[in-house]
Amino acid sequence: MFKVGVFGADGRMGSEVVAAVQAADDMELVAGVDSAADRDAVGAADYVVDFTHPDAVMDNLEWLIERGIHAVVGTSGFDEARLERVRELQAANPGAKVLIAPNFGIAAVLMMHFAQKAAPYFDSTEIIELHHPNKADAPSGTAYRTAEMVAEARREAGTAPMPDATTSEIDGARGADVDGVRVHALRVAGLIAHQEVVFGTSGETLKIRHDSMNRTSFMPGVLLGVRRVADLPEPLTLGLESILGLE
Ligand SMILES: NC(=O)C1=CN([C@@H]2O[C@H](COP(=O)(O)OP(=O)(O)OC[C@H]3O[C@@H](n4cnc5c(N)ncnc54)[C@H](OP(=O)(O)O)[C@@H]3O)[C@@H](O)[C@H]2O)C=CC1
Ligand SMILES: O=C(O)C1=N[C@H](C(=O)O)C[C@H](O)C1
Repeated sequence: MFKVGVFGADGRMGSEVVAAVQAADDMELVAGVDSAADRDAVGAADYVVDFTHPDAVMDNLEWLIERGIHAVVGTSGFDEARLERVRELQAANPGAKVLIAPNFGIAAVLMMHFAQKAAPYFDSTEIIELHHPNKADAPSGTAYRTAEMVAEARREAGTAPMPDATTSEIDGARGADVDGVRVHALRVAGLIAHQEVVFGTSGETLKIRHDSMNRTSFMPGVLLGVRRVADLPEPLTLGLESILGLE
């Protein structure tokens, strides 16, 4: 039995995780907590799933790593500096494996993978992410990671810089620059989580679009993460790609 705790249990994602863990034959819910003050309630868990807030997740991870509890993290806000800090914490307290996935939707992971594969073949790549207006951060963790993957693929292929003759703009009109890739964040009532990666070259464009219709769609990826995290080869794994055999 996988003994699982949930951080952020009353939230939009955490409440789905609680229901998914309770419905899984091979899992037992130890506790769901919604505040750092209540973390001791998951002390008997071997695994904790974190869907909290970018401002809370690093402290949560430190707490879990110190206790040797494997962490499956969906919370956004991870840049290289944060990932490095997690590696340092794990080096000081070996035992707990950490899986941080910017997106647990299997189709979203494929969208990111296909974007990485397509990137070297196009002059231009821009990312449009669209989310519900209650989202705390912008751009989304998915868009941030996709931009990094696109930029890495372009660098490896020696692709020329993207054409852009803009010399005059209203602040923000060209979106955020993430590793040289423009990312545009829309917050629109009625939406859940969506992303379009737009590629262009001479006379041709390609758009790769992913849509999350509900939050249950993330749960197969989350449960897969719990089942696999302890056996991952590295202390820290970023994304579901290696688990899905996409690398
Ligand atoms: N990787 C993925 O596939 C996905 C990732 N996400 C990410 O997950 C995160 C959460 O999203 P969402 O569920 O919509 O957000 P919500 O605001 O709905 O939920 C977050 C919950 O975490 C609670 N919380 C805050 N701090 C702590 C803490 N230290 N310990 C335990 N609980 C805490 C909050 O309580 P309170 O409100 O009282 O502060 C809240 O109930 C975001 O970063 C989002 O981007 C979302 C969807 C998919
Ligand atoms: O806050 C959300 O809703 C989502 N957050 C994640 C992100 O920041 O990429 C994943 C998905 O986009 C939904």
